[in-house]
Amino acid sequence: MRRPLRAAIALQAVAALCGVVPLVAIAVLATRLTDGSAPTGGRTWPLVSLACGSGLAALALGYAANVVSHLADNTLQLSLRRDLARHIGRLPLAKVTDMTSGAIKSAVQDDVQALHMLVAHTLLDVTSLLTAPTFALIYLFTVDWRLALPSLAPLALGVFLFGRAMAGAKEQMAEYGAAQARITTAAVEFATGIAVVKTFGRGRNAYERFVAATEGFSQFFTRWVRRTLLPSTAALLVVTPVAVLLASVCVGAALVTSGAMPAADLVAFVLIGPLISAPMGVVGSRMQQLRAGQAAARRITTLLDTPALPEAEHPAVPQGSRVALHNVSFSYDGRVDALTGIDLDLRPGTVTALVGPSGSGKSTLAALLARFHDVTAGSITLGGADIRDIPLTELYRHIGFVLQDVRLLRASVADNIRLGRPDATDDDVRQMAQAAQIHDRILALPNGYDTVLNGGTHLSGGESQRISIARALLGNPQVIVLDEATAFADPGSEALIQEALSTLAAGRTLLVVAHRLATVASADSIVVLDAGRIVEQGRHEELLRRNGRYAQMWRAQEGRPPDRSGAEAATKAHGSARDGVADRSATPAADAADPVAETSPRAPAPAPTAEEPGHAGADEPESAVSDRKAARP
Ligand SMILES: Nc1ncnc2c1ncn2[C@@H]1O[C@H](COP(=O)(O)OP(=O)(O)OP(=O)(O)O)[C@@H](O)[C@H]1O
Repeated sequence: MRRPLRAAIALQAVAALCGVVPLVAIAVLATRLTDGSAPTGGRTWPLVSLACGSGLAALALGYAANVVSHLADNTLQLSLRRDLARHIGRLPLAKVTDMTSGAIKSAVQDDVQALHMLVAHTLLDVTSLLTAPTFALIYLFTVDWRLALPSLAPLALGVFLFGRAMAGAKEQMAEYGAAQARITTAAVEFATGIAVVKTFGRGRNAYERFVAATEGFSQFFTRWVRRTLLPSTAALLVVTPVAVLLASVCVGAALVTSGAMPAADLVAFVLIGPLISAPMGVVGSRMQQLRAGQAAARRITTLLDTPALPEAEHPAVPQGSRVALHNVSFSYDGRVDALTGIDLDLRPGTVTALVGPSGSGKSTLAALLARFHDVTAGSITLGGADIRDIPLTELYRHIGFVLQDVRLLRASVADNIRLGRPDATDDDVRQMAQAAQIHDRILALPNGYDTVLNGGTHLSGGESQRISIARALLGNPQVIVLDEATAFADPGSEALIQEALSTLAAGRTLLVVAHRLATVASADSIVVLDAGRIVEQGRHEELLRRNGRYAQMWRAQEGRPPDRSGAEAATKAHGSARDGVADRSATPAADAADPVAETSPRAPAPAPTAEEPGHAGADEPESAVSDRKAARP
């Protein structure tokens, strides 16, 4: 990377020199033609040839420098984007989800693009801007130093004025960035919160904040421009070719008329003099590009330096699908524990429900299984192996996630489902879409399975969730972490989701993050969390008999309208399967639910039909919480 860049810079420097040579040749020719001696072809044509040859060489070398710098830039962009993508892929998921998609896009696209400007263009421009004037100045000094010095005067004055204009630029630039950020924040607040602020009649309020931010920026910018306009304009004016020519001609005329200098020498100053100060005109924008390139490089380095999830030196292979948490503690900030001393055993083929008040640590516990974070103390094992020792691809082959806020990629429907198993055939994809109750909807899309999502075509929340279920089915993980689905607006869609979840849950180990108790009353184990600790654990009836925390929560939710959430369907699917063990021939799902058999046949379990007595019951006590959850990955 460095070697091609050095080569490009060297080529550009020679090209810049060659660009000045024709002017020098013309100046020498002018001297020869006017020095009184008889003009001969031998004294003329070699100079003309030199001018033409070096002019052509300047073009060719400049072109070659551009090709080399662009190739170097291409290699840099490719390797940077690869490194960034690989690194982002190895970051803890929580870190990635903390970063906005805008920040990732900015690093991978905008910052790499800013480096393109720097590597492919700015470095060559700066090389030309330094080389050509230096060569021109050296030549003019060889012609006549007494006129070369005044030719430098406009440049010196320009630098002085430019320095005045740039005084305090660092602080001003910081203020400029802060003012821009205020506008962005107000604009984002206005755009993203528009539904909420409008609902509460505060649309005007948010709009006013945006207007205030733009007005603040406008006032700051006007002050800044007023202060810098005069010196920066003067700096640009004094280095214009006309100003430089005037200086050279005035002093040159005096030297010529006084007989101190031959008139022919003036030609060199008239032709080459303006080159000395010309770079001043673009120095501001090139400095800006250099700064932007440096800032982009810093941001990229910071991202690449963000610690990735440690990879095991000796990768472990899980033996089975039993998940166990051993004395697990976790803290987000290193001070307060979000989870403390959690011991939990998820036996194959069982349903474990996590319940508890808001903030008790349910989602945090589920996130630890996905290695969104690593435990602070204790360990989590899958099939006897610490999940930190299991390569991530292997881990996600065993543990699947169905979360509320489904992210679909801008790719075809088939490819979105195929994320579950990249080598799946088209038939596999279709089968899983059928099992996830989304096949018919996909066929109704403009290009069926080839329809690109998130371009012109968008799916509803319920449809997206069924795609994610098809994806999970395709991956065929033995363990599923399910974040209880919130109610979907369309009851038809909700029924289909329940059916899809039933299929997904059958025979697998399930960890359900439940916000509604009624949805998980039939779970094999209900784990009650409070303030990050397990305070109770057992089956529904057992916990009710114990008359403790769970019974208290249950009573608080009794008498509410029946609930039909995804978690209910999933736990019921397990329930029906488990109950069907006595009559194993009754349903394929009954076979699948055998806790001893760890394999997971994909035959659909019967969808829940009627509400069980124990299930009738709960409304969403934490609707605000559900809203927040929906915003999470
Ligand atoms: N990203 C985070 N950074 C810092 N603290 C967090 C973060 N996420 C959660 N917490 C804190 O960790 C604790 C457990 O939160 P968690 O979301 O796991 O609870 P929960 O039981 O899932 O709550 P809810 O039912 O409201 O979703 C809370 O005190 C919460 O404030």
